[in-house]
Amino acid sequence: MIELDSVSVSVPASAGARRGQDQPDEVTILQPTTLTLTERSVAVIGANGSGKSTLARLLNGLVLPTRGYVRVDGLDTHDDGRAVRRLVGFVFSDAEAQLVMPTPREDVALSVRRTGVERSRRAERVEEVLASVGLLHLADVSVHALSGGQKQLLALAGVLATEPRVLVCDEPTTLLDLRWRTHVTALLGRLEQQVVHVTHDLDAALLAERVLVVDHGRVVADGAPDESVAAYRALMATRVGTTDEP
Ligand SMILES: Nc1ncnc2c1ncn2[C@@H]1O[C@H](COP(=O)(O)OP(=O)(O)OP(=O)(O)O)[C@@H](O)[C@H]1O
Repeated sequence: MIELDSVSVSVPASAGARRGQDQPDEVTILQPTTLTLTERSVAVIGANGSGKSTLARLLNGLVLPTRGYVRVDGLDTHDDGRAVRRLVGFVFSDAEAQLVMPTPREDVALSVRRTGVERSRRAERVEEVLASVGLLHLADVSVHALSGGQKQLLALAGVLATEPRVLVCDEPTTLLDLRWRTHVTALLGRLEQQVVHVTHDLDAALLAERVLVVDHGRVVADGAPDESVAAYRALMATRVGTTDEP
């Protein structure tokens, strides 16, 4: 279970996008937010710069709250950061940034070594994880030879190998074509972990159990997918043709 208790995130104004002569010292990029996420699949949607990544990064302590608390299964991201990161895996949109070894087998093996799997079982575990994302047949090719979709699957495999209880995916399909987007989204839907999926893909959001809409650093809609997606479409319809920053 993920709990956000009166969480807000502020950054120094000098680092914020709205810096100006008479601006305050701090810019709040996530307004006070209280949420409890228990659903197996939660999607987060919203315009560019609305605060989705900030919200996602709070969930595994990549971003710490300026005020309030984030807890995952009772563990506080501030006080128990390492334990939270073991519970919460994070997948980025740029898979390449997550891949560090020359081949898929070695990359997943690196993650498996970080878990408590016995040495004698590790090779088998690597194959299990690669098979679970459909990459076993490419286990020993160069990572550079993989397609964008395959790289994203491998990044996902690397995170799954650490056996997280929660998976936070920040736009994991943004760089993928429709076929791979559909494939990766379907795979996320089959995982047994709780999945929080930040996405611009409204079809993918509609598959979640609960959808949050973030706008100007606030959760402005939160509920059933069709209602939240409709609220988001209505919100965006008022902005078409404008280029104002959130
Ligand atoms: N560390 C930071 N310092 C200053 N500003 C930041 C920082 N992190 C985020 N921001 C600003 O906060 C706002 C929200 O950013 P965030 O990355 O959470 O948005 P997003 O909804 O994920 O956007 P996108 O869909 O474009 O990825 C943006 O205006 C961004 O520039």
